[in-house]
Amino acid sequence: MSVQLRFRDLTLGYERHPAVHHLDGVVEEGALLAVCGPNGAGKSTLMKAISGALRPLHGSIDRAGLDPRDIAYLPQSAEIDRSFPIHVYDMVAMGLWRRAGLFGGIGRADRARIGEAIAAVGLEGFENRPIGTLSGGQMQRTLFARLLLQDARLILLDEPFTALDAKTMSDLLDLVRRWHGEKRTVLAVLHDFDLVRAHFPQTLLLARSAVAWGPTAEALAPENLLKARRMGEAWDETAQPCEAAA
Ligand SMILES: Nc1ncnc2c1ncn2[C@@H]1O[C@H](COP(=O)(O)OP(=O)(O)OP(=O)(O)O)[C@@H](O)[C@H]1O
Repeated sequence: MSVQLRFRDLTLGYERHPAVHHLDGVVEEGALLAVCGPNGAGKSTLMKAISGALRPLHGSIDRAGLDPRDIAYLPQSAEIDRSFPIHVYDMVAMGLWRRAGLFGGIGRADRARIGEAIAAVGLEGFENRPIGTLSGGQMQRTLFARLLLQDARLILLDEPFTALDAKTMSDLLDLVRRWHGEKRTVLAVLHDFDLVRAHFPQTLLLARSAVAWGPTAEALAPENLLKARRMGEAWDETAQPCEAAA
């Protein structure tokens, strides 16, 4: 397997205050990797940096030459503006924009693909609904349909299953498994360890620095979870920038 992502002494943060410290490691192409850790561990920060939305303070991320259009990023639901006046159909169609271009126009084949994506997430009949009127689960289905159309090689999901009922979670998990079967690289921030143990072969346990990274059963061993929790309790939000990032 070739390497899709390589982190070299990666330090990330905001105004020089690191949120992720000195991360080294690789994610292989086709990996299905869970990113776990306490609140404030730097998980979302890492996702943003991989997507290209946040520049490293120090160190680097090598994406193996991947075109930015081949990276799909689903932010935490709290970061998505549901008041934006757009319907489900257009929201899903946005998944094509990066390839077709904003003014490229949508042809018959594209319309068929949009319809297929909407059907794949079980949202037929919702095409003309403004996204502001959707339930949380319906909104997440809409965003997954958009991801389907993006057809990306690297898929970044930030807490994709939070506050979903069992049926919605199972349906969306099927899509993640489908992407994994298609040898796409999938990283997902998750808090549910049972879900991670059942469905994610690899885990990065993060508590600002890597506590463990490897096969899920080993990474989520009780001693590692305890270490991550202790590191989380010891955080000092007012600490000075670390030297490597200064
Ligand atoms: N835009 C920002 N400006 C300043 N600090 C930020 C910003 N975003 C995040 N942080 C800080 O960076 C640290 C890591 O935050 P991050 O959101 O990456 O954690 P997380 O592991 O995703 O947490 P959670 O599980 O609560 O979502 C936190 O201390 C947070 O307060």
